[in-house]
Amino acid sequence: MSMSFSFQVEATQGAARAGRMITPHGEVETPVFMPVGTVATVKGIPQDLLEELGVQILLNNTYHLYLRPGVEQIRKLGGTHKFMSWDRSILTDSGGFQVFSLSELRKVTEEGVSFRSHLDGSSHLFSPESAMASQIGIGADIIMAFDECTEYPAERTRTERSMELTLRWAERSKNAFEAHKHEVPWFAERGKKSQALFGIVQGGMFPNLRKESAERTVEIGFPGYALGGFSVGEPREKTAELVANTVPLLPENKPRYLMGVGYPEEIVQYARMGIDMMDCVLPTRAARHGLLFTSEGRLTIKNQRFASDEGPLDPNCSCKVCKRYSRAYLRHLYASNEVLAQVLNTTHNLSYYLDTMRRVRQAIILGENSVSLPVVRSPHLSAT
Ligand SMILES: Nc1nc2cc3nc(NCCc4ccc(CCO)cc4)[nH]c3cc2c(=O)[nH]1
Repeated sequence: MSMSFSFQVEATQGAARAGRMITPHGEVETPVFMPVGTVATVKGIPQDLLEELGVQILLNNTYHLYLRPGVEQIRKLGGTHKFMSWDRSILTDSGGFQVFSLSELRKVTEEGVSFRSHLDGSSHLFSPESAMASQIGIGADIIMAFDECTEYPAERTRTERSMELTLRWAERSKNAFEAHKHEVPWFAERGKKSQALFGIVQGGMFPNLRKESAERTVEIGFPGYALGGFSVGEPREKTAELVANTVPLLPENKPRYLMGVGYPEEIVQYARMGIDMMDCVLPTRAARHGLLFTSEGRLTIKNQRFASDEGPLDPNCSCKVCKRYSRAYLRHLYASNEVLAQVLNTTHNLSYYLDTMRRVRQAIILGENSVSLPVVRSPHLSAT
């Protein structure tokens, strides 16, 4: 079987790295921000526009696709790339986190997590084995081990038990993946290449549990490592401190993926700490609620002060929204609850995030120290 997945570091600056992942569906330049396309769509913008924005990898969610349209349906249609007509890279999360953030009546046992669908109340069980079977059937290029995202706050004993469960599930995930990885729908047509399974580090807010989880996850051995259990309501300073201490424990020749992060200033901060991949619903969800990120900070477009503002959303942005429409028009669309508001706002926010990451990558390669960005201290006050 030829090389399924590779990662090279191309330049470093301090802890930061500029790199390149190669998956069965193409190359991904890192550091990378991955738009969330939960049910095989990045809400509000079509695939050709995502390509125009330069998206090289996006997320799908196993939890959602398992419930609708179902893994079997997607597998029969050749996998999620064919299904959503996306010929670049895709990553799927393994479902455990979504069960806890979306479904009712969850019960965790050694076997896995039983839950009821948030769509129709039907009962289901997710286990490491079923999560691998689902992610193989869906067919993303990078898939995640089935883990337990330890809730916040959690006592040390609870966090340790949760970490141990995740480590046992990581072993089971890897064993199930190795046994079935050739069953991915596009195995033959992509040169007998298979998916890459990433491990997930837990350990909550305890530095020594984070260290133990990182070391034991690396001992199991994966082509890439995610930091889970963050962006779960903990103080952002706590996240930064624990990420800074955990990253050096991960192999420098493999990608590091910080799940569920974050604000524009955060993705710059974490890229500087040596994180290579990030994802968050923030830019797309915030767009749908009229919260827009610009080079001058964030703004809520429905604010009265934009009613007759003929200027662009962001004078320093080269996206097609900022090149064509006025703030007055964008405010009008949002106030009128027009569907075009969702499309234009999402296009801009994603463009801003992707452009920010491109600038960080350039700064690492060119050796510049500055990536000029708004360092917004108290986001809630500045949302005008
Ligand atoms: N498998 C796995 N997946 C995860 C996904 C996560 N996503 C997050 N945080 C996202 C939090 C988040 C949710 C919504 C918004 C929009 C504004 O409200 C922003 C951030 N933390 C996460 C932790 C894990 C984890 O341990 N394991």
